[in-house]
Amino acid sequence: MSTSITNTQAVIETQNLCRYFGEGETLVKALDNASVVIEPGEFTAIIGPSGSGKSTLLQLIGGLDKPTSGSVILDHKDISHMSGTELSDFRRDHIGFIFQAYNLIPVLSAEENIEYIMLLQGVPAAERKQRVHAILNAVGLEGKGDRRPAQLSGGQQQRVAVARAMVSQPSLILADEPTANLDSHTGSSLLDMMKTLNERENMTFIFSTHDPKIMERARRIIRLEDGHIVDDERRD
Ligand SMILES: Nc1ncnc2c1ncn2[C@@H]1O[C@H](COP(=O)(O)OP(=O)(O)OP(=O)(O)O)[C@@H](O)[C@H]1O
Repeated sequence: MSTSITNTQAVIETQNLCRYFGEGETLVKALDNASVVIEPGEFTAIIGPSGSGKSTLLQLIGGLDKPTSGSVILDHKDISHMSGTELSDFRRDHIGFIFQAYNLIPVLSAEENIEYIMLLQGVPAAERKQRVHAILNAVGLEGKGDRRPAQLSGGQQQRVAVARAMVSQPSLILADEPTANLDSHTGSSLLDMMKTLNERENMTFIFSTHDPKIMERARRIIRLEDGHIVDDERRD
């Protein structure tokens, strides 16, 4: 099935996106007809009550789940109809994920965790080294690259996760409640760092969040209720 692309600038375009779970009396419409266009360089927060569909939307945008109907177009490609290695390679090259459970590989050092995706992408060793060094400085972890995750604090591990998501320069960073496990000060400094990188590199960020600190910094707020987009506000 071919899907018409209506916005050539978009990093992400969802068209009438639906994700239903269960059936009959147990049917849950986690997401119902959600259409949204995200343009390059946006810093967007998806907000809404618990169970409103935020994580479901993020999972679909990231190609981690399949829609019941509708489509997700990432960098002009319809990923809702991709599968297997085509999808995993496309996802790896276009999206950085930051989730609240940092998903770092425990036996690898911070540097090796950050380097890993570039290794899969076939980036030459010298360039990998240079990029890892630069991103460790950017996230304030210079000198700590040889530590394993267990030897770092929660905030430092989250910085490694941010560095790992950004080092391969994806068009889109998806962050699901990235500050949920952090104290207020650490959360704020991490967000300031992401905002600086967003402004400097024009990287696109989409957050799912309840955190007022993220809402304060977002330039666009999309509100979900019962699987519907009920508000979409731009602030600049
Ligand atoms: N695998 C699943 N099976 C059945 N129902 C599910 C599944 N995943 C999510 N749901 C339901 O879909 C709805 C949306 O869930 P989702 O996790 O997207 O909400 P959320 O807005 O991210 O919530 P929270 O803020 O609590 O994380 C909820 O009613 C949830 O119970």
